[in-house]
Amino acid sequence: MPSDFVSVIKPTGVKTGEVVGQGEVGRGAIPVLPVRDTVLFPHAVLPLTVGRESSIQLIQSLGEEKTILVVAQQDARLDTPEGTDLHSVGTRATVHKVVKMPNQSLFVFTEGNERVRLGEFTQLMPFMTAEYEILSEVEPEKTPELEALQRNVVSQFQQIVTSSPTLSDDLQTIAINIDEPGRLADFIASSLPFLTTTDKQELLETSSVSARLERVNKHLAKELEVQQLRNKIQSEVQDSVQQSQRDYYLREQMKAIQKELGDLDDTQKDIAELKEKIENAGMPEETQKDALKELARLSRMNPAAADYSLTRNYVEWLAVLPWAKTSSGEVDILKAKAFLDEDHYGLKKVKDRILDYLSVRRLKPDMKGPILCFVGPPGVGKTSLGKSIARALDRKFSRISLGGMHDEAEIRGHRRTYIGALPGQIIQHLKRVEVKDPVFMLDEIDKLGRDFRGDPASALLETLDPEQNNTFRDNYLDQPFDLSKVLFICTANQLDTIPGPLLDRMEIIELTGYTEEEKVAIAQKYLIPRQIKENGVPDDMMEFPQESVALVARHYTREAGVRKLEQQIGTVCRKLARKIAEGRTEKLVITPEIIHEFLGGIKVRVDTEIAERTKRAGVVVGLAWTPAGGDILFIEANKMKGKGGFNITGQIGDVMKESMQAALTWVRSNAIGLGLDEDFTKDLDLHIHVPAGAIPKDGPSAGVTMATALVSLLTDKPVRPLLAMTGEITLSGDVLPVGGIKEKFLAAKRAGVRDVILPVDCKQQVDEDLTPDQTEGITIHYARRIEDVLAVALPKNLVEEVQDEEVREEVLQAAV
Ligand SMILES: Nc1ncnc2c1ncn2[C@@H]1O[C@H](COP(=O)(O)OP(=O)(O)OP(=O)(O)O)[C@@H](O)[C@H]1O
Repeated sequence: MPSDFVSVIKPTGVKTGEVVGQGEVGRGAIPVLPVRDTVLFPHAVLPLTVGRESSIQLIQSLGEEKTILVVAQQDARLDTPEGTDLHSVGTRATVHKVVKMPNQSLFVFTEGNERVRLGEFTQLMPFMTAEYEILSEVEPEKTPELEALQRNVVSQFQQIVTSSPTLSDDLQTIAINIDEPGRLADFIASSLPFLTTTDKQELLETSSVSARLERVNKHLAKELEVQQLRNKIQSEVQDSVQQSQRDYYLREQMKAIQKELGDLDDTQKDIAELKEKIENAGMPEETQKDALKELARLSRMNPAAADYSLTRNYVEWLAVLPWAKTSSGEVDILKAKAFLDEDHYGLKKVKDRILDYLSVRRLKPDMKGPILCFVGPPGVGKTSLGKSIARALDRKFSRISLGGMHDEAEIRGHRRTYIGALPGQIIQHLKRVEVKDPVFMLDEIDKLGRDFRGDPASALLETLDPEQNNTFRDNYLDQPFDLSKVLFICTANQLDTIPGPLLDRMEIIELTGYTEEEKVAIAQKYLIPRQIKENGVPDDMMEFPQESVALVARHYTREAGVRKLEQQIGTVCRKLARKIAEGRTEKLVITPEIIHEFLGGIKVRVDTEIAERTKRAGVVVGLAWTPAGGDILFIEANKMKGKGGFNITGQIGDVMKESMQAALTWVRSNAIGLGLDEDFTKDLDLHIHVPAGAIPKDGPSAGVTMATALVSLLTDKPVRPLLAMTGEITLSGDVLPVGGIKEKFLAAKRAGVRDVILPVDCKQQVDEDLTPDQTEGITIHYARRIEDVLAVALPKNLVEEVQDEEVREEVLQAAV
């Protein structure tokens, strides 16, 4: 019998509240039946299973007098309890019926009569007998408080019974009909399944009726609270389970209905479309298998789930990439040549090299050849050449700017596990052009960054390397993509900063700047017609004569390319557009005066600046190479009283500093030959400065310029006007060749220089790289030694000095 077996109320026959007698001592000793885990209350009927040998003997020994004491054990685990192991309060009970069970145990119905306190034990074996004292029960006076308490107990009990699935509703009726508070407390205590044996024993031992009822009331209140909480939790859980079940069933039903009607919902349509795209994309077998697997996973997902759109995006990327779609037919060299000539003026060598490259591709379409890289200053047509190549090959063109790119993921994408992950630029551009064989122009490859986010150059290497790029793996796609059909063309302003391994895989095609004549021709043929069209000016409303274009190129721009020139022409067109909009009807010839009016006063007048600044002894014009083409560089020397100090300023690199030292040493060691005191530095401090101090400068090529500046300063003779030079010097005064001759020469020409001194060993470069057009108007002096340089740079006599002065004046006057 379970320990919390519910005892049932005696049906009839016992007068409730019957008092056996206050403090009455039981007549003689009677058997004591120890019970585990249960407590018998007065007036309750408790069926007990009796299995212990001593207890069976006890029951069997009962004669007519079927009265026993039922007492709970303190420790339910004891098999043979002694007197001291029992609680001191129990219940005198009558045994009504005994049933023998097949396993030799007995099923005994007992009915509680009164509370008793155990007295002395008179026998211990084979079972215990003891004397006892009946604990009489005095019904208390029915005060309103007690009445209220009693009603509250009944009402709480009713609530518990109603909400409990295991308690019979009859219990409510019985409780309502019990008048005596003590009996009510006992009845409820014996009926409640959740009271522990300890709780029940405490109630049995509580002889005060009101205190007992009070305790029962507390137990009921606690249980009610627990029950309410449990119900709340239960209903919450049920609600959420029901909601999701409901959604699921509704969705399933909807699917079934749509299926019956032959109708697909949007999600299913979308999935069907994606499936079709995947199957028709022509992707490699393995990739297709993976894509379909992802799609199947997608179709099982709830469209409202957070990762539905992530998975869908991924599948869509796979489905829409041009795995097999190409645009081109064959490479047509004649057509390519025609297009290149049509789009670009000059650039003969460059066009030839491009056509050679394309010819090889035509003869060997699967060529794993080098990648083209155009190197040159801004605005010389690198990008537009790339576009022409794409046009000539009938391929799509896309430009990817690499300048300042630091993150490897920009090339190769982020892994799908990142939030907001996307494929890298290469895959994104492929999606945009929709074919697998476009021309990709990777702009500014010399300006790739590199930091903690990885090295984009190495990712680019994998992208460009023809040996590896047929299985290019973007981090996001995580599938190999064949890039071998893409024609990559890179552009850069300089070679020095391109990572070596990348440089190795490239065929470098250098574009230098344009001369004024070339700029004028480009403007006439391309830039002016384009700007007229872009600004809506009618063709017959403007005439832009050559001299005016030359004026703009010379005095309103200072660049190797033609970008700024195009902007200035654009400004002229816009001003004219305004005039036309305001009512002008006749054609406008762009004269120098109109240019003044439209573009403002002359912006750049380098020849005047040279003439002005070289008036002073000690100032010489050098020529420098920069990523933006060549440029001129003023080198200034000055002297003051001192003690042989030598100062160098102007953000100068170590190599340049060393060549200044070499220049000074040569001057000192040749002091007498130069007409100077042998120890001229004794009372002097010298200072060499290279202005535009904010721009870092380095390299040995200013050696001759610095030596000349020092000699000019110390002999107090200004150098010839409109002269520029470049060359390295040795300590013994030899002039060594330097690089970038073409850019430097063109810079000198742009600046309006008339005489250029170059190392004699650069003559071959000049002959090869510069056309007669480009050298026209400039006298080139080749120098083997620094003495040759000085002979050209400094006037030899008074007559020459006067001539120089006249030239200078003429240039300065022109500016006015
Ligand atoms: N030889 C040329 N013939 C015709 N147009 C030219 C020529 N060279 C440059 N241009 C024009 O000059 C403009 C600038 O050229 P482009 O944008 O190709 O320069 P870039 O060398 O790519 O410069 P960046 O290095 O700054 O990207 C373009 O409009 C281009 O058409």
